[in-house]
Amino acid sequence: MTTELAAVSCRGVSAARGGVEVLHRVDLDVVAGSWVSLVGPNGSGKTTLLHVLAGLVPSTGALHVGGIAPGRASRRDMARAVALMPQRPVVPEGVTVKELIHLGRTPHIPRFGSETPHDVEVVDRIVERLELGSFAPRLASELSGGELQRVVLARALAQQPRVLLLDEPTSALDIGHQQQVLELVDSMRAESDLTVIAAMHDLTSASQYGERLVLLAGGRVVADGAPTDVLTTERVAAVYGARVEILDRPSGRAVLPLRGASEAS
Ligand SMILES: Nc1ncnc2c1ncn2[C@@H]1O[C@H](COP(=O)(O)OP(=O)(O)OP(=O)(O)O)[C@@H](O)[C@H]1O
Repeated sequence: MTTELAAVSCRGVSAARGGVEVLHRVDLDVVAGSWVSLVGPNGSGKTTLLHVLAGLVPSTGALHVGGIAPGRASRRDMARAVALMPQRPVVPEGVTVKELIHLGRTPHIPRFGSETPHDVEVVDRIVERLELGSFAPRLASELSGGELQRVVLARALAQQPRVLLLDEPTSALDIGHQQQVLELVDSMRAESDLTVIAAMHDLTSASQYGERLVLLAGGRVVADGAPTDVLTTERVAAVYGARVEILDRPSGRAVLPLRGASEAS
């Protein structure tokens, strides 16, 4: 892959949390406009990798995201290139949903400037597409977990980044809102050449939306490729210690957990 086409390029990237190295020499190139699903067991390093890409956790090795080097770029340049939807969003007290989503426009507003009609239009369109209109005046801190997850996604989309990093974007959502959110992100990817890297525990959704899966285990990339290559019953058993049946459907590979030892293999 040529680096001109790579929205994300990692070469030998390592990172530590709490003084301990938890991400070990990760190599990863992601083509602009593609969707990569990051999968792996609890503690395998998915969040750490996303935070490294967002410039929130320092790393060693060579790293470029959305054309800039995290850690060396200004926060403003970084925020115009990359948006992170965190796994555990923290929302300030007293801020309404509408205000929170508008915060996504901050990197686009000139210093000492104010929002333009275009900024307002970007936010209004996202609010409409995520059907958040009725929540707009409510306090963000008073939303349910799933409602807040959609609002935090709306803020990240309002940022209009080149690279969108999603950390378990549907973990609190019902099945209908899971589809709504993933379809919306995928349509925005197709419309605007957005690059999506999404950490996902649901291997079926990860396969349906990601044209490529990157499987992490113990802070290392242990498989990287098309869902049909990465997800096999043997690999899921080895990496997750799970018994599953793999089903191939027109919409992608589906992973069905099996109950009971007798059903295994
Ligand atoms: N702030 C921290 N201090 C110390 N260790 C940390 C910290 N954050 C993460 N870790 C450790 O780093 C490792 C990777 O964690 P990370 O959150 O990246 O995993 P993950 O794949 O996102 O997990 P999960 O699927 O459970 O969200 C884990 O062993 C975790 O305990």
